[in-house]
Amino acid sequence: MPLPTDEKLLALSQNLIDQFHKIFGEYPGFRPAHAKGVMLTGTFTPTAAAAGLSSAQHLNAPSTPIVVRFSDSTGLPLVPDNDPNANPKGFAIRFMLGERVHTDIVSHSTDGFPTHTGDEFLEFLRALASSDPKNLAGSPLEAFLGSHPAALAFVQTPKPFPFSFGTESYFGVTAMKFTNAAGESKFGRYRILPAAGNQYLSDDMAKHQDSDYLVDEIGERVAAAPVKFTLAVQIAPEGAVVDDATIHWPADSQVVELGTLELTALSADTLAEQKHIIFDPIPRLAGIEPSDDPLLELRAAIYLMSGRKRREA
Ligand code: HEM
Repeated sequence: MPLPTDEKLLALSQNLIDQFHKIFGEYPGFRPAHAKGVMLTGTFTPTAAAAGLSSAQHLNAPSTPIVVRFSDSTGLPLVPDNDPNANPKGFAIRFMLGERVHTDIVSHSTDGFPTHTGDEFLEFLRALASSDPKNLAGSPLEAFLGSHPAALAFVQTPKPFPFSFGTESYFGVTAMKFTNAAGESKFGRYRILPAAGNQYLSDDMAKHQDSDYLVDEIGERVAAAPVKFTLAVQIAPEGAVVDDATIHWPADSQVVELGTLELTALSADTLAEQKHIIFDPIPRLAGIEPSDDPLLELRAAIYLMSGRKRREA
């Protein structure tokens, strides 16, 4: 995948990467955000309904191998899993379609995002970096949240600690356009639901966990039995805004189940594989196109720039 040539987009991408480094410090070889993670392998098996939504290869094949990465928020490679700043959790999924051919989903455990554009997100990060979280009165962050209701709503959305990476729901946040073999298109957003159900810890229980409790637990869980999720898509109702991650669709919007993600083992060398793999928020395959959400092209550029640098470290 080549880097885009749009100078403004590249400059914004670099500014965002630099801003993460200013907040968390720079750790060569690790991601500037979602630095701590763990990788697993498994299989995706589609439902019969999946082909009705999209002609994409993995939604029509009997099954497809997958590689996934669960992660904590923040650019700190050793952030404790039970640090409140380590929420939301991340879940990135790669469908291995063939020799060096793949498509990805990048999701996190909060249904939404603080800003519509990358410029606003940079403003948000800068406000965060120049404010004292213990004394917000009169701070740049207070001013930003006061003038950006979606960011305030995101910050205030509860982000409880999951019992396990396997008992959390994850959200694709940015809409995609799904087109089936008959040429019919619908916009939708991924949601990834744990077969074990959502299970969370109280803040008090979380405080008493080890700093690697989630990374350790998923290894034990997958050694005992496959860890399963349902991959689903929330369909955009007629006339819904499909290019703005801050806008929620009605809770009763149709949800189509696309299939089952079944994780069966930890990756052989999880640290080396995390360093190498660069997930792409743009699907780049027939049957699923990105929406016009401005976060998609920007993130694709950022993850590629950052990933190339990580591989060189
Ligand atoms: C302007 C918006 C965003 C910016 C600037 C941003 C920034 C970043 C950066 C710098 C990384 C590290 C990339 C790498 O080195 O490979 C990253 C990773 C990640 N981001 Fe974002 N992000 C944004 C939006 C989102 C959204 C909307 C989601 C959730 C749907 C998300 C979920 C993740 C996840 C899960 C990872 C880790 C991926 C992996 O395991 O490799 N991000 N983000």
